[in-house]
Amino acid sequence: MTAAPVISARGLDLTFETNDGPVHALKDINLDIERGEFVSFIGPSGCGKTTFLRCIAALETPTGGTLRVNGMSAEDARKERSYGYVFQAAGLYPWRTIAGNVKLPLEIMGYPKADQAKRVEKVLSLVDLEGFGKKFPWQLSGGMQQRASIARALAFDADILLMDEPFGALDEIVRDKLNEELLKLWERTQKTIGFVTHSIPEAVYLSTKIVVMSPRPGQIYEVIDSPLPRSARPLDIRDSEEFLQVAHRVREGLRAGHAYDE
Ligand SMILES: Nc1ncnc2c1ncn2[C@@H]1O[C@H](COP(=O)(O)OP(=O)(O)OP(=O)(O)O)[C@@H](O)[C@H]1O
Repeated sequence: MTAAPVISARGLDLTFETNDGPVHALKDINLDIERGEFVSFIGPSGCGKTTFLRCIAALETPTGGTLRVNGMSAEDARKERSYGYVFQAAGLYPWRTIAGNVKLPLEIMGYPKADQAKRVEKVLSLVDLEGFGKKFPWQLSGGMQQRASIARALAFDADILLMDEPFGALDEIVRDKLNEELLKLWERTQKTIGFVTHSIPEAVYLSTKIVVMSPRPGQIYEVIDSPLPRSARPLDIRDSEEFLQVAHRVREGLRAGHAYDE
């Protein structure tokens, strides 16, 4: 028996009503994400990547189709705290310490105090920030701040991690390091990850599945299953023939998807 997908979208549609008229952001999205997959969404600006992630998180309400998250509606999945969400900007409160920021969702959810401290310690160590709990965000580099925001999303042990261009604002060397660390963290925690990016190498390096989207209205152009090994992906795998072939396929998909609306 095969397990039900963690995320399942069928004929998903979303039209925003704006003062300038309707904006058709998502059109007929059909996608299954299985447990433990690392799925990247890539596509030109405005193709609906963030909107789709926000639908999964029940931060937007689709205007058509169905969406199941952990076997329930996105709204119920949110109530069950099925996912952690990492935004492009780390969004840490400057007046709270790193531990205080990571602890915030646990405080809101009413975890017992002793449990809060234990969880904070565990997730800070998962993102290699042990010893930094007492620091304030401004005392950390951009990359470290983003790691703290990942720790915050992991604090309550949701099995889905939604990440919206978490490393987009970082320089390439820091980004490489965080990509490597994220893969290790994914392996250790077995989370299901949905990851939005503009970077082809990042999508190919990280993912088991790459969803190539096309704009106006946002739809899935192609879903590419990565032939790269699931574990043991050193950064230099990016020089391998296999990697370059997948990257080429993604680039071609982006190009062809773009041609859709010309
Ligand atoms: N709340 C909203 N109200 C009206 N239109 C919106 C809203 N949110 C998004 N849109 C529109 O929906 C479309 C998809 O936006 P979305 O942010 O999902 O794209 P994206 O692929 O994530 O873009 P980017 O790569 O630039 O972040 C865009 O045309 C955007 O302007």
